[in-house]
Amino acid sequence: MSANVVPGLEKDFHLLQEFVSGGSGSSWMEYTKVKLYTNAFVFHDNKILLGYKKRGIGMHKYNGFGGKVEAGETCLEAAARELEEEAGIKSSLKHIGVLFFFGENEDQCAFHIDIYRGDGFEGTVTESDEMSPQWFSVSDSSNSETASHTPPIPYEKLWETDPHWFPLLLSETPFRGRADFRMDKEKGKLVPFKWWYGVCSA
Ligand SMILES: CNc1ncnc2c1ncn2[C@@H]1O[C@H](COP(=O)(O)OP(=O)(O)OP(=O)(O)O)[C@@H](O)[C@H]1O
Repeated sequence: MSANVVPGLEKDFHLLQEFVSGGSGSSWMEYTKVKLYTNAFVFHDNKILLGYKKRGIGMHKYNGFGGKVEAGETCLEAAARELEEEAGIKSSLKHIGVLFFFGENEDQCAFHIDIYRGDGFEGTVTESDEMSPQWFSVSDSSNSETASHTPPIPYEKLWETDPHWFPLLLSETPFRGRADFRMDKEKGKLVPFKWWYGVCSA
């Protein structure tokens, strides 16, 4: 267990065992409010469904399907709704992790993202205004028949810190983590500054 509680992950922090941490930042950035979001990853036949984000936050990156939790719904209900709105499918979703994300912004708003995993699905995978869905192989590409027809996970096109926790999502290991991003004025985009991920030991 890490001695320093990561702000945003106070709940059950004592049950977390550090998995990976890094970045150049010496302290976590300050936030004044937290918005609830969801992110759902569906698996089928040794493949994971990701969506190419066509607009809004994370545009031009691949991600799971999700969005804001609306008033009156639970996080699980929001995750199921967003999956159906953005990919046209239903899946039995299981909570697998929490990602606390802060990207430098004027109103100092942080995101608490509940991450879900669904194994199998119902319906027909359908492109939406927001997301273009695509299957990627989760098998070792050298020894799988499926992999030869399905591209590998495009790690270079995810949020830069997602590759840290993807192994936990793939191995069904419950986790919680935080990633802070800072605006790099020269690059004109948010870049990772400090991150910490832990696995749930109980
Ligand atoms: C390191 N940082 C991050 N890593 C991985 N995923 C991240 C993320 N930061 C945000 N996300 C996800 O990006 C989606 C944005 O959702 P977003 O399109 O803004 O929401 P919503 O569909 O409600 O918006 P509309 O108002 O309908 O456009 C949502 O799944 C959210 O969980």
